[in-house]
Amino acid sequence: MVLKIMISPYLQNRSIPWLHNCKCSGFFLVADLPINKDVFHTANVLSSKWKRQEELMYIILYDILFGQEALLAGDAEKFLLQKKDVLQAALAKLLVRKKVKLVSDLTTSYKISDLPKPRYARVNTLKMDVESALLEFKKQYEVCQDAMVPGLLIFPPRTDLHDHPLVKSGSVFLQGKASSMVAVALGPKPRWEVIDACAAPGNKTVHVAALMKGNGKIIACELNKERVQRLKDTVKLAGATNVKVKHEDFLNMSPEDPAYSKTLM
Ligand SMILES: C[S@@+](CC[C@H](N)C(=O)[O-])C[C@H]1O[C@@H](n2cnc3c(N)ncnc32)[C@H](O)[C@@H]1O
Repeated sequence: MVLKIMISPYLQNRSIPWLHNCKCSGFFLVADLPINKDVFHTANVLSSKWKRQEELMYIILYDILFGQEALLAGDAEKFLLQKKDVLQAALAKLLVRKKVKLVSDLTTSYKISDLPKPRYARVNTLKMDVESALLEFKKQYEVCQDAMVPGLLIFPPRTDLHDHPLVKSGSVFLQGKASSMVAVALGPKPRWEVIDACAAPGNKTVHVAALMKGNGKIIACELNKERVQRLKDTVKLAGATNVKVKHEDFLNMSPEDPAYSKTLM
């Protein structure tokens, strides 16, 4: 059984062993991206081959510099590990240049843009097609489609859609771009079996269900009792009939259980 991590299209076919067997340190913070860019710039270690896989390089660099190096098994990982000393030296130079002692201070020394961010909403294709949703919204709002996530609509900053009938009926979910990228990156197909390990409130669960066109099976696991109800409400609102909600600690689910033998997590 594999846990497939997909953070960008470059990572589409990368898998890591079942979570029980690994110390997953692969949380990549967007706030660290400028730091990683500067480290690469200073270290100057990327050939054009690796520059074409820039996003992957950022994630591996993050794991080398700040993580536990637990997932560093592939060619790209080996390549960067060989450059570890140069990369650490580049990070040290960056600390000096920015006049800070700690990496945490470095993060705050990079200014994050104060520009207002657009609002996103995802069309729930279990209930409505994207064209119809666009037509409806265009009566009232400036709206366009996101180029990366199919069915994700972009509205001007501060647009409030909470009371919109399409949102209340579950035809559209108010879901940010980062959250909406996860199911798309996974690319589930109808008839797949998928476990959502930490599912509530269920936005990604029902997005996966929509991409599977309501076919196949999704086990949505949630530890917290109150949030299980929230998850059930989301699943019901979305009309996702192929989702089975489980009130359970996913760490207690056995990867050896034949019930999960065909399951992606
Ligand atoms: C950040 S939320 C997940 C958001 C959700 N994936 C979505 O897109 O809507 C994390 C959830 O994981 C649940 N959780 C944490 N540890 C868990 C575990 N061991 N087993 C099952 N659920 C867990 C938490 O109760 C919380 O509801």
